[in-house]
Amino acid sequence: MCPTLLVLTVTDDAIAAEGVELTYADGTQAVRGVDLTVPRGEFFGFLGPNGAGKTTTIKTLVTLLRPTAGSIRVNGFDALTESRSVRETVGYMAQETSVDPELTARENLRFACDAYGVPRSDRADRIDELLELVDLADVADKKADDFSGGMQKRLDAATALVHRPPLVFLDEPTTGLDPKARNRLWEYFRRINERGTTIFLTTQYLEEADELCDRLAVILDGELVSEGSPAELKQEVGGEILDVSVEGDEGDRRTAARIARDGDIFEPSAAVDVSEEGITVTSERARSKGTDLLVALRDEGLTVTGFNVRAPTLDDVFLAITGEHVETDGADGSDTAVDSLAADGGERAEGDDRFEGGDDA
Ligand SMILES: Nc1ncnc2c1ncn2[C@@H]1O[C@H](COP(=O)(O)OP(=O)(O)OP(=O)(O)O)[C@@H](O)[C@H]1O
Repeated sequence: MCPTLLVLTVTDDAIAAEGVELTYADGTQAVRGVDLTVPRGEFFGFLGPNGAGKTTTIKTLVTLLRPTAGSIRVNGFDALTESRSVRETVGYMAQETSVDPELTARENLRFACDAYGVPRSDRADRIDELLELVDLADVADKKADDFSGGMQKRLDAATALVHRPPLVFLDEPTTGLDPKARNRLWEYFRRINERGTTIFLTTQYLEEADELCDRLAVILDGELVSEGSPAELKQEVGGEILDVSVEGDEGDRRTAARIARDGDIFEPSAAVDVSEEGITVTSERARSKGTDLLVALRDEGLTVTGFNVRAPTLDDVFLAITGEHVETDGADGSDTAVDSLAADGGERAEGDDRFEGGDDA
């Protein structure tokens, strides 16, 4: 067992945060009164639209930013007064890759071992084990510059784990990767979670959250608005989803939505949204009243080209909570999105991301 684990109190949650607020110097209130508890060993997902406050929250939890208000305990340590201990017991895979393209995979891991103070006698074995774990043993001595985006991400994830942290933060770790590369990372994340590591994940891909996470929280404008297991959140949507495709233009789709809303077909709490193909109705009566809707649309002269009743997905949950679908930029399957992550890193290097806090820092 890792020495740091020995000093942790077994009853402590991995994360216990209360009333966390963070206001940036320009007055932006990025995080507003967030309470979070993540038990040890959980695979926890943190979701929200762009700019909702996910990265800012993570940065306060890993002590990169000092909260304006609130209390945070991570692995049993106070993030304000014991920030060094927090940093020693967490791994952080940021949105911007930390991989140095000029170094080989092994050298990148050696560098991370230096940074995290991994004892010299443990390094060679630890590096071999991690290279094996992320399937990079064959290319250990090749420059990271030659790696695909997926390989760089796997290496980046490995560098966050050289000190065997009991808790790891993954900030959009699979953005821009093709489905195959994403699936390999999922396998890897599952493996480290099964070994007992608590995982705090943010992602743009709701199927990723659904697939991996035990529990989710949704943040909107800096506030937590929903929390539960993927199944619980789907239940909260209330009923099933009826997707109806309608021939014609947006005007026709709007007419269809009006009929679904006003036609006395569904319960008043049913939600009707205009989709790209037609309309989507979320209703307890989606199955039993679907055909009534088809008749009403036909009577209005509309042509229905498709009709499907299904269980809600996390995308429906997200739409119900935030009023928008998740934007998945860089999700075109190309590995080039790693470049855009690097560009993102440049934009962020304006001062707030430096280690600022901690009396023991
Ligand atoms: N350094 C900064 N200075 C001022 N405002 C900032 C800074 N960094 C982020 N913000 C603002 O804080 C809010 C929350 O941003 P944050 O990056 O935490 O959101 P996010 O949910 O992680 O979004 P994304 O998914 O786009 O990364 C946004 O309004 C953002 O514009």
